[in-house]
Amino acid sequence: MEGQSRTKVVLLACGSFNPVTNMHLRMFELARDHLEDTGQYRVVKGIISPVGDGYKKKGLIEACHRLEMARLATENSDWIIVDSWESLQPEWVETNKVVRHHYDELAAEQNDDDVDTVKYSKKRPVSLLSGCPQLMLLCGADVLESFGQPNLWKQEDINEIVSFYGLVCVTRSGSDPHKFIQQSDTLWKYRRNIHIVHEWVTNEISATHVRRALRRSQSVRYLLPDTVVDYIKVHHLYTAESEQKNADVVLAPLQRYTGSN
Ligand SMILES: Nc1ncnc2c1ncn2[C@@H]1O[C@H](COP(=O)(O)OP(=O)(O)OP(=O)(O)O)[C@@H](O)[C@H]1O
Ligand SMILES: O=C(O)c1ccc[n+]([C@@H]2O[C@H](COP(=O)([O-])O)[C@@H](O)[C@H]2O)c1
Repeated sequence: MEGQSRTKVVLLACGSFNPVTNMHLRMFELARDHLEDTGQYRVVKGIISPVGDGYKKKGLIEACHRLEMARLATENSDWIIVDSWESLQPEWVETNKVVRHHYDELAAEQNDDDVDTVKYSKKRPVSLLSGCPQLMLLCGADVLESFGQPNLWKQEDINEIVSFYGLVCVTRSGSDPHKFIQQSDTLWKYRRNIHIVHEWVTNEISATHVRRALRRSQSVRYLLPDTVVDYIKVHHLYTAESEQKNADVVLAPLQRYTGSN
């Protein structure tokens, strides 16, 4: 298929990025190769959206640092960018609202004169605006599987993400996204909008492992871009103390059900 007739895609990855690792960056490259290999898509942009401090995850350091590290990590990429909107919101923002925000931005770029129609439209089929790239949420299989965790995600949000936008999911060891989709009626219904990317070179890098190594003064070189390693060192990030942040606080998505904080 000629490049022109392919659907343009923008990939959006939401997460803590605490800190950003080489695997987060690999996830984008793997997803782009996979989608373009189908012959149907042309991936034009990747967006990293670090979660705001209101997410209250244990050990989550300030958004300004996570944002800056993600910026350093992507400075040599010609297609992956970092967006600060989500991380600057005073309260935690549900992922579906982040996806909507970015879709509205893309649609507004496409239709300069019709921004209000786009922003306030309640209808959100991907075909709403012809010429607008399709926005897909990019995640690892652990996030897909978290859709099944009781009281974590709203069913209607999962529905909107997989029906209107689409999902690209990179396998992680210990996960079986195909089985998970098969066992969920919603995900099965929209399985054609869910692209599973198999990572053959299984990579166990996780931000949790990186933070643990840093607390023990072990090297994290080659797990993160050098610029990020240097930034962590200069700012003395990821200590035993920072790992205790939010230790007694309920994760924001769960607060919706427990009413606690
Ligand atoms: N090794 C990996 N393989 C596939 N996906 C990954 C990998 N590491 C992170 N991701 C994905 O990157 C996104 C952002 O992840 P996140 O910031 O939570 O990183 P993490 O390494 O999983 O963090 P933590 O260890 O703190 O849970 C998520 O969609 C996550 O599934
Ligand atoms: O929108 C939701 O209901 C929702 C519920 C749980 C988690 N999320 C998002 O999923 C991402 C998970 O990141 P992490 O680091 O906790 O794996 C993060 O961006 C959260 O905002 C989103």
